[in-house]
This record gives sequence, C-alpha cells and structure tokens, in this order.
Amino acid sequence: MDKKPLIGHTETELKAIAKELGMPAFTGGQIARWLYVSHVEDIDGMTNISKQNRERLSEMYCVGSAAPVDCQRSKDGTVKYLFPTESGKTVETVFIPDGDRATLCVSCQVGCKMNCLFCQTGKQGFEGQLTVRDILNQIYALPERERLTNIVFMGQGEPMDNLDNVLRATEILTAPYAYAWSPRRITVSSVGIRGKLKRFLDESECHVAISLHTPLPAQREQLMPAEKGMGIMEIVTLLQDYFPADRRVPRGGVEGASHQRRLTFEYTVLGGTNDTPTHLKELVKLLRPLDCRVNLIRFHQIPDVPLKGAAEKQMEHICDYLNRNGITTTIRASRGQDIYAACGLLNTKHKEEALKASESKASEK
Ligand SMILES: C[S@@+](CC[C@H](N)C(=O)[O-])C[C@H]1O[C@@H](n2cnc3c(N)ncnc32)[C@H](O)[C@@H]1O
Ligand code: SF4
Repeated sequence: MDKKPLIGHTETELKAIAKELGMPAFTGGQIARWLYVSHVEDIDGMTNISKQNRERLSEMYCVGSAAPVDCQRSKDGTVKYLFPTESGKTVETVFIPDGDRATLCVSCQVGCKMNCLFCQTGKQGFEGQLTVRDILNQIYALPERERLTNIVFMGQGEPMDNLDNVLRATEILTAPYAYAWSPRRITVSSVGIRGKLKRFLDESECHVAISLHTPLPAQREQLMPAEKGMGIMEIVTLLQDYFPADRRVPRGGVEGASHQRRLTFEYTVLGGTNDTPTHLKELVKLLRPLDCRVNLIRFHQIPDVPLKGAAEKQMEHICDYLNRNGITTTIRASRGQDIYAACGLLNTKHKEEALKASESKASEK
C-alpha cells in the first residue's frame, strides 16, 4: 500500500490522525508545525515526537513533498516549474520575483474543462483535479519558498471547478498554526461558475479576479464557453453585493490604504477583437456599479489560434480611457516571455518530449 501524504491536512485532521494511531491529540498540532512552519522532508525530522510515534506514523504516512521535475529560467528572473501530482501527472507553477515582492502563480487542476479559445491549458482538456497536497506542494517544495510575498491562483485550471480543495489549501495558507498568511496576499482568479463563485465569496477572504476579456455576452460566449453557464451580467449582479461602487476610496484618498478585499477584472487584449471603441464604452458601463479595477494582460500567442495581441500604444490607450472614465486600470507587466510563461506551454512541451521518447523506445524494440 502506498503511504498517504500528510501535507494537505488541516491541524484538526492531523489531530484526528494522531488519535487514531493511539497518540495524544497535541501530537497532531506538533505535526502541523513540522509541516507548515518547518517544512520537514521526512517524518524522522519531527524530532520532538517520540521515536516510537514517528515510526508508527511512518507505517501509514509520509510527508508527501515532491521536488519539481523540470524548470525553465527566464533572463528576467521568472522561473517556471513543473511539479508532479499525486496522480502521476504534472502541473506548472511560475515564480515571479519583482523587487521586494515575489509572486507565485499556482495551478489547481491538471488541464481545464473550460476550453477558453485563447488558453493553452484549455486546449489540453481536463485531466484531473489537484488534491490539497498537490496545491500546497507547489509552495512546500518551491526552492524560493521563503521569498514569497503573494500567491495567485492563475496557473492551470479553474479554481471554482475544484473549490473544496482550493478553499482547504487557502485555509492552511492563512491558518495561524500553519503559514499564517493574510488572505490579502492571495488572489483567486475565475471565469465565474454559478453557485461556486458565490460560495467562494462567502467562505473566503482572499482577493478575487474575474476573467472578463469582453463586455459583450455573445462574444464572451465565443471566447469563453463558461459564459453559457454563468453569464457576465449575472456575475456582475452577484459581485455588486460584495463590491458595490460606493465602497470605493474617494478621489484623493489613499488607494490601497484600506485593507479591504479587492476585486480585479482581467482583460487579455486581443487586437481587433476586444479593443474597439464599442468594447471600451461597454466596459465602462458594465463595471461602473462595482468597486473594482481592471488589469490589462498582453496576449501570449499560442499555436493554431487565430487571435493576436495589441500594440503597446493601443494597450496604453485602453488603460488611459478606462482610468479617465473612473475605472482604475493597470497594464500587467509581461514576465518570462523568453520561457513562454503563459500557462500550459511547459506542460505541453514536457508531454511532447515524453511521447517522443516513448515512440523512439518503441521503435528501438
Ligand atoms: C490561466 S487562467 C487560470 C485561472 C482561471 N481559470 C481563469 O481563467 O481566470 C489565468 C489568466 O490567464 C489568462 N490567459 C490564459 N491564456 C492566456 C494567453 N494565451 N495570453 C494571455 N492571458 C491568458 C486567462 O484569461 C486568465 O485571466
Ligand atoms: S483561461 Fe482559465 S478557465 Fe479558461 S481554459 Fe484557461 S485555465 Fe481554464
């Protein structure tokens, strides 16, 4: 029987495991700290637990961390890792240092069901959910772990489609006994899924990002089939209950001074597709009732997709227009261009190489 990983369990669950194995419940608390504070590599390293109890624990459990199996380094310092999952697949995680900040872009699924036209992970299709251990291992086994200041769920997969595990992972990241991060250092990005988005808004304190990409529902449906399940109008109506416009910091106030939860809309600018004057006007109309900001993203070209990015001047024009019309907007710095930091590409390369290797092995036989 394979040993079960301890990473991914909350303190309460670890106490239950300890009790089940005939140990005092507080041993579960000690295990939680060895895992999420000390990041031990094996159970033997939990030295304030008796040798006998460590041996008992080791009969059924292991720590469960696994180092990345591949990585690509950009000349701008961005590093893209490929982490193994419990189910034997791989997912991407991108480390993005930026002055005194360092953001980790984590994955929550292997592939994705949402099939957005512009996304390489969407092309991959859905191959499975990440477990809580898989999500946390991207942090636990990250070589730059101690430098992290922010985490964004903007890697592979749709967080609302693996909500229980995403909530459990963020619970451990923010729990005082574990990572003790403020939820304001974590952003969860979603296309919006009916029922799940509301549950997330009610049960989490983390920042929210919504992938918008066009204010026109019919066009959004073409770019993002998830629009059929929960349309952008319904998303905005729901968000008004949590981020009403009158919550905004008044002009002249210090933006970001309040430690409120933040709502951001992500808008990948596609030249000639979602950057016309009509789009800009509709964007302002759509977002006016909300206390939100917009993040303009440069499109990372992916193979066989007839979409293109926009020129730098056009990105700046959109940014100015939205800001002039009262929507706080920024352009996301493009990082790791030389290593294809756009999600999905390292995983695809890894799979193609594995396929080639197995084909050439087969032809040798
Ligand atoms: C990969 S998704 C993961 C989180 C979630 N599934 C979502 O769509 O919000 C994170 C962001 O990357 C954007 N994205 C996907 N493919 C892209 C590409 N080729 N170029 C630029 N942005 C892209 C998505 O639109 C989304 O805003
Ligand atoms: S953009 Fe997000 S939701 Fe759409 S296919 Fe990619 S990962 Fe899935």
